[in-house]
Amino acid sequence: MKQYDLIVLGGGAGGLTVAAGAASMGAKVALIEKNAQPGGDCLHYGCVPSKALIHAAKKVHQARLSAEAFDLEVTGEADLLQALKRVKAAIAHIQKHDDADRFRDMGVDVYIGRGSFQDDHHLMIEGGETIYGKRIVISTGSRPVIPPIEGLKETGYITNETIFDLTYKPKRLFVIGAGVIGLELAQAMARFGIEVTVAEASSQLLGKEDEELVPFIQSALEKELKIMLNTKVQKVGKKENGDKMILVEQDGETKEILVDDILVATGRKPNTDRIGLDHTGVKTTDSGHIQVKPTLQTDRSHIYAIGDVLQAFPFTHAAGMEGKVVVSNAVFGLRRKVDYTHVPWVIYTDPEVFHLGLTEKEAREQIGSDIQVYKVTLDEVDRFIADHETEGLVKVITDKKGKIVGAHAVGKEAGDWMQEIVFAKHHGHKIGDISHVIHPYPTHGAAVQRASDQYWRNKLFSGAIPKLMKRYIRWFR
Ligand SMILES: Cc1cc2nc3c(=O)[nH]c(=O)nc-3n(C[C@H](O)[C@H](O)[C@H](O)COP(=O)(O)OP(=O)(O)OC[C@H]3O[C@@H](n4cnc5c(N)ncnc54)[C@H](O)[C@@H]3O)c2cc1C
Ligand SMILES: NC(=O)c1ccc[n+]([C@@H]2O[C@H](COP(=O)([O-])OP(=O)(O)OC[C@H]3O[C@@H](n4cnc5c(N)ncnc54)[C@H](O)[C@@H]3O)[C@@H](O)[C@H]2O)c1
Repeated sequence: MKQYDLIVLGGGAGGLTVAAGAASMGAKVALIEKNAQPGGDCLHYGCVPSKALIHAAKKVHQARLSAEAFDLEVTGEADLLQALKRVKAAIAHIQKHDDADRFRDMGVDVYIGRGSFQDDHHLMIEGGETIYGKRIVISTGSRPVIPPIEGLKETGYITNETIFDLTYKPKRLFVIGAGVIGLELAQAMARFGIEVTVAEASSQLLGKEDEELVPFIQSALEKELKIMLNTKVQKVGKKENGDKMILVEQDGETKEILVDDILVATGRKPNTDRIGLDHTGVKTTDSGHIQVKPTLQTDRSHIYAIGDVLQAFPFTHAAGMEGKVVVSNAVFGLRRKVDYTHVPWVIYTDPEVFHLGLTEKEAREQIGSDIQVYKVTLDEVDRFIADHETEGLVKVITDKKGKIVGAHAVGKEAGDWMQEIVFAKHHGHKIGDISHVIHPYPTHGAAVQRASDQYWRNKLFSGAIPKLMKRYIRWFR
């Protein structure tokens, strides 16, 4: 039986970081991946295809908007299938980085097949072979939750795992769930001329975002698609002509909606139910997520877990960060702790939504009323005015000394120009420090600088400082 210093179960965003890192440090590593190629959700059904589709959709949308603005004519229907070909090309390109052979070249033994625990040191790979690991990392990711809606299974639906394989363009699409996946994909599909309706069970959109940002994104999306909040999908069925019928209840009223396809985007479920965890003593929560200590060790201290199997931050960059912590701990025996304080995320709708740290509400609950909030609307920033894209807001929340505790934005490409504040927060800079950094004129990032200028304006023009300055200037003359 083959013996390893480290076995990685699941070759996605998290698992590949661990396998590459551990092998480069000289550990004997095995990687078990159930799919024909590593890469995981992010590469095959998540970040990469969704962003490629979103980009193609944005081009189509901009072509129409530009035509309207400059008296040009755009005719014809945008070809969704052509865009899906571009999606596949992007996946194939990036696949080279995650290729099984590339990892073999790094010295990793790659096993293709579903893996499951036989006991807390042994994993069996589908087909028979069993291998031993001194330490093991679980990085099996997550899959879509399918809600128990009457008739849904029989009628048929798509998810993020099948939408990029569509072979026809639906005329009407019904999306269940207005979370990150639902909204990103709904807007992209709408931009190909598909009539999109999104149904959300809760009464508010994007509940994790700062409340003040939500109206901006909601009104932008509602120009392109229909959003039904507070809506319960009661039943799904099929009409004789092939139409899919959805019976929804909104504010006590029931109505029937006819569409060509249904996209289910109602959350994720960790892949921890079919990996033989019951043979290990590793504990999970009621939702199936693995419980870990800050060192990312499970109850069995030689078994670690990272990525979407945890209930922490289900993002590729978080899985990568956790993977690096595990390399330090599982390969070198360190006790590094995972720290999520500076982990941002971006929702790639148009405009984008950027999130870092505490929202204003959370800051008031956790720190108290002694916080400062600096806000800039994008119609105050020259570059956004020049672009005619002034919809949006930047909001920075600090403690009373100016230490950044949260930063949020909605605006064109906010995910890129807000990154500066992640650096500042990560390195303990105060908001005022950003004001001293020279920003080329006129960049979108000036929005962040304007927020930090407010800090100095407040400081200089309130309290005793203005009086002292007047006295000094009189004396100096
Ligand atoms: C539509 C969509 C868009 C997204 N967009 C973004 C984005 O823009 N930015 C972002 O940061 N995040 C995004 N995410 C989230 C991101 O994809 C995940 O957080 C990330 O992939 C988690 O990494 P992971 O390593 O935990 O799991 P994965 O990357 O999913 O990898 C898990 C791997 O384990 C394998 N596996 C499972 N069970 C077994 C088994 N028993 N044996 C062997 N192998 C197994 C799977 O085949 C898979 O390859 C998106 C997700 C979706 C669905
Ligand atoms: N840009 C990114 O980084 C990105 C993009 C996509 C996904 N992701 C990751 O994937 C995770 C999962 O995304 P998601 O959109 O599936 O989940 P989510 O939790 O963000 O949203 C699911 C939504 O569906 C609603 N819902 C649940 N059941 C419903 C029902 N029966 N009827 C109507 N609405 C219902 C929920 O109230 C919620 O608003 C995200 O949390 C994120 O971490 C990240």
